[in-house]
Amino acid sequence: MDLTEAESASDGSAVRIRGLAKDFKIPLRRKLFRAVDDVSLDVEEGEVYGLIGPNGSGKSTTMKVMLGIMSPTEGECRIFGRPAGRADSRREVGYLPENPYFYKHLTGAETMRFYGGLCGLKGKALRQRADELLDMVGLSDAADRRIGGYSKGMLQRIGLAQAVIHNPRLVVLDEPTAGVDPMGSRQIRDLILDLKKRGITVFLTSHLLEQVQEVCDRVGIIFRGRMLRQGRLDEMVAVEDQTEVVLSHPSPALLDRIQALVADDEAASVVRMGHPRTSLERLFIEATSEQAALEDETK
Ligand SMILES: Nc1ncnc2c1ncn2[C@@H]1O[C@H](COP(=O)(O)OP(=O)(O)OP(=O)(O)O)[C@@H](O)[C@H]1O
Repeated sequence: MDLTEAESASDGSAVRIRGLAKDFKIPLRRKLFRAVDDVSLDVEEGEVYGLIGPNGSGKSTTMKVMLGIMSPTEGECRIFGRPAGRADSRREVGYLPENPYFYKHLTGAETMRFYGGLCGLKGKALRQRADELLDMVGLSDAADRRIGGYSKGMLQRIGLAQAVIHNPRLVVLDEPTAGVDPMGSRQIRDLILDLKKRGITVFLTSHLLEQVQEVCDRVGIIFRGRMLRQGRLDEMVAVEDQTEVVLSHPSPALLDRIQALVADDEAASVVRMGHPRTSLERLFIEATSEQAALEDETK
C-alpha cells in the first residue's frame, strides 16, 4: 500500500508506516521468512510511542526500516512526511541501540565531543553542546571519568545524550532500560519525559511493560510480525464499566455507608474495597532512596 502525496505531507505525524512487510532469506532453504507482515503505524509529533512484543516479534526490524538502514519488502515508511531512507529524513532521527558501544578509554566529555564532531560541531559550540547534554542527562560530575568505569545506567544516559546531539526531532530507543536497575531506569524514564517536554518525538521498544505504561502516550502490540493492537494507552487500559474512587482516611462508618448505598443501587456493585497497592518498584525506590539519604546525612 503506498501513501498518497497528500497523506504523506508532514501533517503532524513523525512516523507513518503503511503495509510494512519484511522477508529474510533462510540459509540453505529456498523459502523466505516473513519477519514483519502488513504493519501500519503512526507516531504523532511530540508523543512517546512504545512498540511492545516478545523476542523475535519484529520490533527491531520495524525500527531498522524507520532508521532507513533496512529497506522494506513491501509497504512504506515516512519520517516527517519523507521516505525513511533519505539523507534528510535520517538527519531528523537520533538512535540509541540496545547495547551502545563507546570507546572505553574516552571520558564522558570526550565521548560527547567525539559524537558532536561527527555531526559537524566545532570549537566553542561543540564544547557548549557537550556540556549542555552532559548536564541534561545528569553526568556533569562524571564528565571527566573514563567511560570504562560507567555503570549500565550511566552508559544508557550518555547514549541518550549522544542520540540527541544533532538536535533530532525524533529519537528511536531500543530497550533503553534493559539491564538497568530500578533507580537508573527511573532516571531514563524522566529523561524520556524531558525529551517529550522539549518537543522531541520518542519511539521506543521495551519488554518492561510497567515502564512503558508510565512513559508512553500510545502503544502498539506486535506479535509474530503482525500488529495485534494499537492505540492511546489510557484508552487501551481503561476498564470502561468501572469507576475508581480513592479515599484518604475513610472511617469504618463511612465505608459501611458507602457499601449500604451501593447495595441499594440496582446496577452497581462493589468490585473491590481495601488498601490500594503500591508497585514493588516504587517500594524499592522509596526504601533505597530513604536509606541513601540517611547514609549521606551521617557521612
Ligand atoms: N537479518 C536477518 N536474517 C534472518 N532473519 C532475521 C534477520 N533479522 C531478524 N530476523 C528474524 O526476524 C524475526 C524478527 O526479528 P527482530 O529482531 O525484528 O525481533 P525483535 O522483536 O526485535 O526481537 P528482540 O526482542 O529479541 O530484539 C526473528 O525471528 C529474527 O530471527
